[in-house]
Amino acid sequence: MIYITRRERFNAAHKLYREDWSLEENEKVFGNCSNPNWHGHNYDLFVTVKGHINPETGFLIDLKVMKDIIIREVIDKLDHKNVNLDVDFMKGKMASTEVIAVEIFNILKPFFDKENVILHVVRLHETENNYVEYFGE
Ligand SMILES: Nc1nc2c(c(=O)[nH]1)N=C([C@H](O)[C@H](O)COP(=O)(O)OP(=O)(O)OP(=O)(O)O)CN2
Repeated sequence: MIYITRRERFNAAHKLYREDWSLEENEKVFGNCSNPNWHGHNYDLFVTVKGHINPETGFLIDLKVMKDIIIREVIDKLDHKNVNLDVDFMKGKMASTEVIAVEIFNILKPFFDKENVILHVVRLHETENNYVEYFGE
């Protein structure tokens, strides 16, 4: 079994708040991240698939294929967007790193799960210090 990872980046605005909570409640739970003024992050997205090497090509999967799928299905929908307002798959959801990572995993899974390849993990860095990993369970 071998693992291969592609990194892509996107820049997006968001805030962490609940419409059904008061400003004070949002501030208490989410702190600065609930500020009515949006803030943004340069996210780093790492997508890892696993499987067995094709003996003819020496590839698990062509990294150019990985890149194209991730950009088409995820990056184009998030880059330079407002996660709370502009991104269909985030409508009605909290714009936390955890929820974004889960949504990305669920979007990518059908594109990567082929006969010799399985999507292993989506790792999403929100800042230099914070990241989440979702393994699909
Ligand atoms: N469980 C989560 N907690 C927090 C999330 C999140 O997505 N999931 N997000 C945020 C904020 O979006 C915030 O922007 C993070 O900023 P901050 O904590 O300031 O991040 P830094 O790593 O840059 O800051 P440090 O100085 O290292 O603390 C908050 N919580």
